[in-house]
Amino acid sequence: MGSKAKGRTVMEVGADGVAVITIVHPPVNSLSFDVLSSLKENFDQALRRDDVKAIVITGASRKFSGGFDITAFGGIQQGKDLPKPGFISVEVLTDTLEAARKPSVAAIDGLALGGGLEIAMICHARISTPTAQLGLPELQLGILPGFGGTQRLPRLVGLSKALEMILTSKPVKGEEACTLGLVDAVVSSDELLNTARRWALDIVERRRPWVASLYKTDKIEPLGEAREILKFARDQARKRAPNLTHPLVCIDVVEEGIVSGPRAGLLKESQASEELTRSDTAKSLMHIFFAQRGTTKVPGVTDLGLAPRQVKKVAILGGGLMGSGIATALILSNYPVILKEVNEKFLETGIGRVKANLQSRVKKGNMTQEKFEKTISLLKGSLDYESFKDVDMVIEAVIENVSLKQQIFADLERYCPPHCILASNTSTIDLNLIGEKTRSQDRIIGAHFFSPAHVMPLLEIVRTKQTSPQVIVDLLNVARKIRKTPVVVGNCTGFAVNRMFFPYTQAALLLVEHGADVYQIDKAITKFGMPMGPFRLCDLVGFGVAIATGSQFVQNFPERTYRSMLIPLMQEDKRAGETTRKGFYLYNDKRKASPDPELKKYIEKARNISGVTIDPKLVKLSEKDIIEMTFFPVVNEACRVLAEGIAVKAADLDISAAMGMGFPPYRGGIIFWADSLGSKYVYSRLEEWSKLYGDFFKPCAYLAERAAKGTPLSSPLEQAKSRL
Ligand SMILES: C[C@H](O)CC(=O)SCCNC(=O)CCNC(=O)[C@H](O)C(C)(C)COP(=O)(O)OP(=O)(O)OC[C@H]1O[C@@H](n2cnc3c(N)ncnc32)[C@H](O)[C@@H]1OP(=O)(O)O
Repeated sequence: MGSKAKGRTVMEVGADGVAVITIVHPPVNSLSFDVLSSLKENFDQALRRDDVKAIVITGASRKFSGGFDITAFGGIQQGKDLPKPGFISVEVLTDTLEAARKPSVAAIDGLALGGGLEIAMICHARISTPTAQLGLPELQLGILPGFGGTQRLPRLVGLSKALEMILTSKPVKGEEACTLGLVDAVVSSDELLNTARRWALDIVERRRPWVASLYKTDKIEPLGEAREILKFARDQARKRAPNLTHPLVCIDVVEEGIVSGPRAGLLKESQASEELTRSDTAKSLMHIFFAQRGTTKVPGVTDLGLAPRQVKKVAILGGGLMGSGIATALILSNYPVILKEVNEKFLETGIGRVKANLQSRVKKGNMTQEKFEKTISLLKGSLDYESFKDVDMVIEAVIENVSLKQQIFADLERYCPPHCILASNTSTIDLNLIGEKTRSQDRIIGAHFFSPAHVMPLLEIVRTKQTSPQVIVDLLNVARKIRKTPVVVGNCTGFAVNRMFFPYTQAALLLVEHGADVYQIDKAITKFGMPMGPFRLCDLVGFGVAIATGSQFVQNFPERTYRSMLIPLMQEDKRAGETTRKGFYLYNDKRKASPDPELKKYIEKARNISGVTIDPKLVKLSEKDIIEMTFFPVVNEACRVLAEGIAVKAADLDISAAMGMGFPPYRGGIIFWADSLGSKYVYSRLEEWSKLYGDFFKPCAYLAERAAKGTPLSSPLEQAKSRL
């Protein structure tokens, strides 16, 4: 291997005549072009050598392979590094490895994902450990399995299961893989290599079958049944992701193999793979993949060599919706938790909520009763601070009241050990204010969960100027253990996510007061890919919360607030969202929303108070305009967040938008999406609207400067500053 090579394979030939080829490319043994060419070289060598009877392929460090090297897609997308279509999949993998005159067996531990599993399926048998994970998650990246997976998986496990595995991107574990026919035997890690070696020799001696997966037919359903399965899969794919075409392309490729034979399928797969790799969807989803992994790299924090301290016990203050959700998330990851409330009744309700959260898993079949008992036993209730003596972390989740929080933090300083992390789940309040009455500023940190906290994947970690890097590293580690994606942000009103959310609702209110239709806005935004439109969302969170958080922004950013009385007017009339069965929509017993003609009355009243007149242009807005007028103010605010250094990098905001706001990941996140349209375009439209509709739309300096220079919004801040 040259010093610059990205990974390799190594081959060792044993006295038994088995050549063991090991993929070596830490950390996940991904298949770079270097690994693939080294694999071909080793394989050719093994075929040439007279002392080699059979071949075993495995991965170093107990991981088979995490799939094709995703970093290599960048080069492919730019037209570089492009092997000719079908070269790897047909010439190398099918015509050299699978068609070889010596049998090969895959020895799978840890991961066999994407291209990794595809190489395993090319082998003539597969042995795995029980904990190995086998899957084809390519669709998550906007592409399809491109090394023959669309053809071989259906032939090994049947069409129905193969489509399920590919379309959901969910891997299966060793035991299930064995039941399905994807692997031939399951053994422990220690026995893996020896079993695979023996199996390979058994194939040579015809004691075991020599199977080329590509030509297996016994698992494939008859054509009529297959067509039904394909139709069902298409319907499901359209329903699940109406904006995405790559799942449908993938189904077409699978169908080609069923209808015209596996070689025709392989060729169609190669063509489709090349096209999809260059699609905007693939670029966006691959950006999200790396952005998600990049959130834990925080300059000046995670590069100091600090090891996270062990958090053995956590206390939570407040058993409301947030507190109970956080407690659920923690006990689900085996953290012992103390839940503190102010009286017996509240405590009982809080514990009841945690139980209900777990029970819903039991009902859905995702948790056994035994696991339920074990998990809930980790939760203890408390009415005082006595049991806080040995906690390593406290998360305060009481109502958003500054003086109450100040009192709590002063108490915590007295009762908790001096190393204890003091976290607040506040969604808007300045942390400096919360810790004002303590001398523990270095261990005060924001742990902003999103509701429902045991379900939503994002954790916004808020640091003040005094928060110590050690405490941030500790909380990042807790986030990893409870399987949340953390984003570390600076301290300000609303932090990153709520600051970006704020103009989203405001823009929608402005449009409606100027004549746009509530339901048309929600429809356009949902079609764009948000889980729901801004008005349906207001109904869901409730007008009380919407007004309370809104007022924080009105106070802090008055120059760019659009003041609308629409929500307060409706609330006065006891329309406060879904809980009152009336908000922007009417709700029936099954919580199904329908439009309400009465809404007009409130809109007119609000319009009169604001003193605005209907603008005919806004009455007939196109979907594109609705989307841009709603999201460009969000982009503008995201730019401010970046310029102020609240977010470390643009990609963190892409993740915050995708995981905290529901911004469609296949658009790459808020800044990535804006950059795909161009900073000049975003700026010019905001500038135009600010002249017509006021400062709410006024582009910020960061955006103006990027537009003037024609640079992307995502380029690092230093570059922006140097241009100031
Ligand atoms: C032709 C083929 O059909 C096309 C393909 O094979 S496309 C690739 C298909 N494979 C995948 O989608 C798997 C992607 N990877 C994953 O899901 C997860 O990384 C994993 C389950 C393998 C490991 O998860 P985990 O242990 O939590 O580690 P994770 O932090 O995600 O990854 C560790 C590092 O490996 C990198 N990595 C993981 N998979 C990679 C891959 N396939 N290519 C390149 N880098 C990869 C990550 O970026 C990360 O890098 P960093 O440390 O610099 O941030």
